[in-house]
Amino acid sequence: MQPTAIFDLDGTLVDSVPDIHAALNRLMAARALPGFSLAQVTGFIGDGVPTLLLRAFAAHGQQPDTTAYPEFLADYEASAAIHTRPFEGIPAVLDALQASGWRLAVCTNKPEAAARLLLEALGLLGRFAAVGGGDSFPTRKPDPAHLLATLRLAGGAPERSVMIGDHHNDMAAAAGAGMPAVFVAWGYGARDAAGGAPVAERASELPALLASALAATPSTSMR
Ligand SMILES: O=C(O)COP(=O)(O)O
Ligand SMILES: [Mg+2]
Repeated sequence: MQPTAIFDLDGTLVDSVPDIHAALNRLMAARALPGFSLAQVTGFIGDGVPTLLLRAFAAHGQQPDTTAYPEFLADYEASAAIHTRPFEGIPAVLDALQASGWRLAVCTNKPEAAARLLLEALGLLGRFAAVGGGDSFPTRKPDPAHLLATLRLAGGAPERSVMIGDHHNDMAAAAGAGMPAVFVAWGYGARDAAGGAPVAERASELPALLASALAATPSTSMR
């Protein structure tokens, strides 16, 4: 069976924090609340938009009001690709992986519609057999069910798949799903979030790291 590479989106494939930062600060400004620095917003990312908003409002001693989520999402969907770009080397690596037989999928905690809009705007959407967003299934990363449901949509199997991510949620979801993972050093997560996973310093290292992660899975090495 064709192997599947499942990528996290924010901080792994794309540097999306500038547009998230801008949309969040517009939401704050509309409520006469102070904005945040890029570093603060980077620290809020990783658990999906509802948690991003909880963290942002909590920083001001408040809770999100009822319109905060739809307002943020509408604004972000309209402006997700203004500054956001793939990390250096990512499009070439996706080409290389597909050329060597990998099926590609995205498993992100970003809401699915926003993820699709962003990937489409960057010319990347067509490469992915499935996009599992933070609101696509009943649960999201770190729940392995998010990863497994995305994989099922992509037509892949856990014993022939590798998760690539920048956050401890990505590593935890992969471990729970019984899948190998590769941690990327250029994203938003702290480096110790890698746990025992191999670490890619640059995108160009991914094809070799994915091949060795796959070769180390029990079903492959038993062949
Ligand atoms: O939306 C988020 O909080 C993070 O999204 P990610 O899962 O693509 O990193
Ligand atoms: Mg991420």
